[in-house]
This record gives sequence, C-alpha cells and structure tokens, in this order.
Amino acid sequence: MVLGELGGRIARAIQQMSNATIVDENVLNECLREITRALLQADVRFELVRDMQTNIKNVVNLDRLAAGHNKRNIIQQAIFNELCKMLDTGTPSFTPKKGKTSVVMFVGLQGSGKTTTCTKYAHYYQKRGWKPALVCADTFRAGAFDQLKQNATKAKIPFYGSFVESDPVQIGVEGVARFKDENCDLIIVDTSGRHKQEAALFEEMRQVSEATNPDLAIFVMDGSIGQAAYDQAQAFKQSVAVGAVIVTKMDGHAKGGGALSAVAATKSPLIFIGTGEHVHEFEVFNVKPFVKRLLGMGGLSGFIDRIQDDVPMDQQAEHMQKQAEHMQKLLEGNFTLRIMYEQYQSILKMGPLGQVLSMLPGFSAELMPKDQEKESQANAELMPEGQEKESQAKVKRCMVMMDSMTNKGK
Ligand SMILES: Nc1nc2c(ncn2[C@@H]2O[C@H](COP(=O)(O)OP(=O)(O)OP(=O)(O)O)[C@@H](O)[C@H]2O)c(=O)[nH]1
Repeated sequence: MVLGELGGRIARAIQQMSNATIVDENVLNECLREITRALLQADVRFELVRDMQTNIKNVVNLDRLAAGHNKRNIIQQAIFNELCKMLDTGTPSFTPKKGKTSVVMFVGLQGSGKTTTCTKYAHYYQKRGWKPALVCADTFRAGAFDQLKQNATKAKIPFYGSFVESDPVQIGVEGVARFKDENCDLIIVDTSGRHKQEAALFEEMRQVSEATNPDLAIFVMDGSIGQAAYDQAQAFKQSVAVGAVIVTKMDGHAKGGGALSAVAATKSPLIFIGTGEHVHEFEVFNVKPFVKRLLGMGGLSGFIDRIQDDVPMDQQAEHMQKQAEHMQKLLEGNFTLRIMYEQYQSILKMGPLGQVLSMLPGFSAELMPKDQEKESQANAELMPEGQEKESQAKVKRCMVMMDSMTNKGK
C-alpha cells in the first residue's frame, strides 16, 4: 500500500464517521478499527498503533462529552494529533548556521539513497546561500566515488574523494580539513551503506564519525523498507549519534510505516523526504502539513518551498512581484490567455504536475490519474503470493489483539 493510499483510507474512515447520523461508541470504534487496519497494513509497528488507539480513546470520551460538543470535530482533531505525534519526537534537529562551519555525516543501509540525498541536501542549502561541499568517504561501493563526483560537478558543489585511498577515515578527515580551510560552511560526508549484521562496517562508521566529529549524523532510510526499519534504525542510533532522519523514495511504493518506525527508533526528527531521483525532488518535512497532505487537506508551505528551489535566488523577488501583478489582474477581471500561459509554464518548471498539485490544499490521492492508480495496484499485485498471505495474516493477528483490547476496555 503506497502512502497516498494510506492517507486515502484514513481520510475515508474519518469521512464515514463524520457522515454517521449519530456518533456513538460503535461508530468511533469502527472508525478506529479501519485506521488501525490501514496503519498495520502500511507496516507501522503494532506498539505505535496500539498506543495511538489508546490515546484517542482517552481523549475522546463520548459519555462525558456534554451536549453541544461537536463530537465529529473532537474525534477528527484527536486522530490528526495522534498521527502528528507519531512523527514528531518533540526534539528539534541540529540546523546548520550560514557562515559557521558545520559537518554533517550521512549513514544508512546499502542502497537507501545516501549518495543521492547528500547532493540533494547540499543543493537545497546552496540554493539558500550556503557554501556546501561534499566528501566521499564511501570506499566500499566501487561506483560511489564517480556517482558523488558527477552529482557534485553537475550541481557545481566542491567535491573531495580518492580513487586510490581505501581508508574512509583518512578520506573523511582530509576532506573535512580541506573544506574547513576553504571556508565552506556545510561539509557533507557520505559514508558506505551497511547492515546491522556487519559489525566491522559498523565499527568503521563509528571511526569515521569519531574522526570527523560531525555536528549532525543523518540516518537515510528507504521509505519502502517496512517493518525492518525499526531494528536497523536502532542499530545505527546505537553506533553513532543519529540526530535526524531522511526518508527517501517516497514517490515510489513507500508504505510510510517504515518512516514512522525510524522516527520512533532513533527518537530523531524526520527533516526531509526524497520524492524522486532528481536533485530538486526533495522536500522539507514538516509534521502538520505532511499529515494534512496525507489526509488530502494540503497546505501551501511545500509549494512555496518548491518555488524557492526552482526560481534562482536573485530572481525570486521579481517572480513574486510578477505573481502579485497577475493576481491583481485576475481580481480586476483581466485574466488573459498570456497570463494563463505564463502561469502554466511556471508550474510545469516545478516538476510533474501530479507532484505539484499534491502540495495544494484540497488535492487528494483520489484525484490521481487512473493510469497511475493502476500502476500502483499492479505493483501491489507483484508481491509474491506467500509474502502477501503472511503479511495479511500478521495484520489479522494484530487486529484480533487490538479488538480484544477494545472489548476489555468496554
Ligand atoms: N525514486 C527515487 N529513487 C531514489 C530516491 N533517492 C535515491 N534514489 C535512487 O536509489 C538508488 C540508490 O541510491 P544511492 O544514492 O546510490 O544509494 P546509497 O545509499 O548511496 O547506496 P550505497 O552507497 O550502495 O549504500 C539510486 O538509483 C537512486 O537514484 C528517491 O527519493 N526516489
């Protein structure tokens, strides 16, 4: 189940509850049951879902709500708050300061998207006036050096790495020292991918961290990894001081549950999400707007961020001025074909239309073109039959446990 589908199911459960003539215990339970099922099928850990259900039931006490209270709104708000709580650790991440050198180290499993994300992260800050630099301390994967060098060159970001040196600690130390001398204010160290069973590689990561002394270690996680996310994230956290999480491949078939689990395991905030292979397919993560978008109640912050990314800094003021003029003309009833053409062109520059639209209020996964929807269904059907049955059985077992808890509470 992809993330949009999870949001759609939760939104539908809330809608059904809202449509009920009378909102009573049965209607509330049915709504929570559907949300529980959707979250479990999206690979969210049982413990997190159980706590969420308990918290909502504690907040929404239908018997004690005086007449006149809008029960629907209270339930909706409680669900929204709990979804936010799952993604919000309450601890802000370290944020680099412009003009003051910060070292940020990227860690994660093989293929999670570290190298791609390092460049996206550097590009994001470069667009906002920072002077970033990239260090390739991944000596394990043969292509990592070329990949990061190519990405860095394309984005015009200074790069340090070595074809011949095999010690990532030495490369890390040299790269950080070089860019400190060059007054770069954001030095990003890419490391090799590793798995928690690979003790030697974990030790190597710890040494790179000790030697480069990063201000922030970011755990990069593939959004489609599912239940395994929790244990892996925890293992990384135990070896280096992970201070933030970036979840990649949220454009693909990410179920979303893994993201929630990584946040819970590292107790570190999710700061960005990767939404594609290209450098601009990267979004700042803000809990409330994200949950709103998930539920089809989009906000404008991601949209505005995207404008900042796609319009060069020196042209942003002019761009805003032009937008204001267009808006004025629209209000005066002078909206011409030329204005419409210019607006359309500027939206297209921001990437695929579906992605841009999904940032706007009122856009829901339900509006996704049918062929994309079919593609996501087709991919779900590609899951081996054995695995699918096993996953359904797991959800069923969790649902039975959850039901028995609900009945006990009655
Ligand atoms: N669709 C999509 N693909 C992504 C995203 N981020 C990374 N990728 C792709 O994922 C693959 C692996 O990315 P890398 O950046 O090489 O991963 P890595 O973690 O550095 O890999 P190792 O160094 O082997 O551990 C590449 O094909 C990337 O293009 C994303 O947000 N969306």
